[in-house]
Amino acid sequence: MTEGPLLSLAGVHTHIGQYHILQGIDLEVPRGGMTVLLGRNGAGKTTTLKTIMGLLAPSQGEVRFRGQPIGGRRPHANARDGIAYVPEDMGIFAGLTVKENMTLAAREGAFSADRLDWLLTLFPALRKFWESPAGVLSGGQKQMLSIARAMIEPRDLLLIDEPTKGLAPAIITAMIDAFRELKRSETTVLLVEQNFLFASSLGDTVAVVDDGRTVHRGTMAELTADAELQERLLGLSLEGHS
Ligand SMILES: Nc1ncnc2c1ncn2[C@@H]1O[C@H](COP(=O)(O)OP(=O)(O)OP(=O)(O)O)[C@@H](O)[C@H]1O
Repeated sequence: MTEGPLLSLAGVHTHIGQYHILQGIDLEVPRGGMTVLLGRNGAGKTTTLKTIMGLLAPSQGEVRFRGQPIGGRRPHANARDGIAYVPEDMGIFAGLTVKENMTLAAREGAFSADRLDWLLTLFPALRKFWESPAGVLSGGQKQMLSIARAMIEPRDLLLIDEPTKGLAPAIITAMIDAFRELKRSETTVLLVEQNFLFASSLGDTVAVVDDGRTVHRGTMAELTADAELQERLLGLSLEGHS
């Protein structure tokens, strides 16, 4: 097994058309843990995930997965290599059942019964609505379906964009429980998150992005324990966190 972080970005710049969006992203995602990417709206978090997944090509810098350069590699090649992406809009099919959504997510259209059972225990609402159209699910349940879809086969790295967006506090608490269980499986996760309770409950390491640049990297424990650092970084990155 290769030493070092599972994923690393060094000096990554990304342009979208003529716009220079990422201007120096440095990031390390250790194996088996959760890394949280924090930053205010428009800071460049989603663009960072898209650059890792290959939906955008970096114009400068290096993206490495298991130590190998993958910058600019096509999304399907990254997916085949064990990277899964859960976009903010979730990408589920409202007119298809939960079961059909899950089946479509498996590369060969088939998946192990044990794994499915584990996922349905992690996200019990999916078992309840298994034969129902995904369109009837609540916002939180749709999020859970999109995460379960990304995990239908074992993946080495999950990129998840703001799973708590628009969710009520009680649902966020249920989501924290599900993610704690997911952590026990030692799946490596890079999570974009604005909800500090969610981020600090789950994150092992953290990176803060502002204006397309990494402005802080460290452990979540250090950030949670240091009020001054929180004030400085979260004042910058998170408005009105509690
Ligand atoms: N297709 C595009 N064309 C031009 N600019 C874009 C495009 N997509 C994103 N941007 C700009 O890039 C910047 C970073 O956007 P990005 O979505 O990565 O931010 P974010 O940190 O994920 O924000 P949020 O928390 O609001 O989702 C923003 O200023 C955004 O307006």
